[in-house]
Amino acid sequence: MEIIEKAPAKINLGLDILGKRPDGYHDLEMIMASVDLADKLIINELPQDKIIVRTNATFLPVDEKNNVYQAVALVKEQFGIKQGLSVEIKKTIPVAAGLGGGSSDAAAVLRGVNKLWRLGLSKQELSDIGFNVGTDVPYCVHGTTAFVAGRGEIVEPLPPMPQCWVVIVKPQFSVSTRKIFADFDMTGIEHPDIPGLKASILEQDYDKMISLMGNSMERATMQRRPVVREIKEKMMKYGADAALMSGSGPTVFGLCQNYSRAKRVYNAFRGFCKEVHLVRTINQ
Ligand SMILES: C[C@@](CO)(OP(=O)(O)O)[C@H](O)COP(=O)(O)OP(=O)(O)OC[C@H]1O[C@@H](n2ccc(N)nc2=O)[C@H](O)[C@@H]1O
Ligand SMILES: Nc1ncnc2c1ncn2[C@@H]1O[C@H](COP(=O)(O)OP(=O)(O)O)[C@@H](O)[C@H]1O
Repeated sequence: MEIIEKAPAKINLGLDILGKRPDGYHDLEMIMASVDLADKLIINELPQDKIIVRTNATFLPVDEKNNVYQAVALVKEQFGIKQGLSVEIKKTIPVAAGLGGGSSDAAAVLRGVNKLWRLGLSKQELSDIGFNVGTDVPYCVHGTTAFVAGRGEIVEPLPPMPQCWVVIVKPQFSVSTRKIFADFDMTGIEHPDIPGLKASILEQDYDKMISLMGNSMERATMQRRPVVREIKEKMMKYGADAALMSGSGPTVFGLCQNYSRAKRVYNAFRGFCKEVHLVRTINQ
């Protein structure tokens, strides 16, 4: 049986860093939402006991370093599964971009093997397995819009964020989340109002939502890469309702309720940056 799973990208409408923990990780509070920019996973069972990962993104690892490989290996080990698996990842989400592509791929393969091997695992059980692969996997297992806390293991689903167009611009370079966190200076950082942002989504109040969007990591990435600020400013100049860096960056997303404005922002970046997308939010 062949299983096809979609793995959507996420954006961080809000990201607050509460502090560094004794284990070296940071306690976070985030509001995350999925957008209709997705990788596609084609999953097939293999008779031999091995995991084969293939992808059109030839620069990505396809061994134990791939998030999909890791997720499958964990399930096989935990449930003593002897069948193998082949997974083809058709990559569309920009890599190391702050869009959670690797985590979403891992969540998608977990959903896939749950069906294929009839494991009957709940979302919580899939999240618990996925958390060993990456911080954002539990969120990606739940998808849509959610409040996420702790290191990423606490996921509280929210109603879908108010629908809008999303312009996604990824500059040519990538940033390492690990490096940004390693040098992170907590002094004087901006703390977005995450409870307020959460309330705006519960109330479906778009104007309130965009006024409260914020990302504690933005300043650190902008200091290293000023072009991130330039993209954000240009998005606003071309008519985005709001613009923010996603995750640890360097991708910037702009929100627009009006399609012609979104198209104007999109056109302003096409040709200027290589990876530019105009997509919708996911509302289910
Ligand atoms: C911070 C976010 C926000 O969405 O950044 P993006 O990756 O999306 O940019 C994510 O939670 C990242 O998720 P992910 O990229 O899966 O992180 P992981 O592989 O688990 O961790 C990468 C590194 O970031 C640091 N890290 C990550 C999460 C966390 N709560 N505290 C940390 O200090 C750790 O040094 C870790 O080694
Ligand atoms: N399936 C995958 N898709 C993308 N990146 C992957 C995958 N598996 C492992 N990686 C590694 O994870 C790193 C972070 O990738 P990604 O998840 O795209 O970052 P981000 O969460 O910042 O958007 C990359 O440098 C890449 O080498």
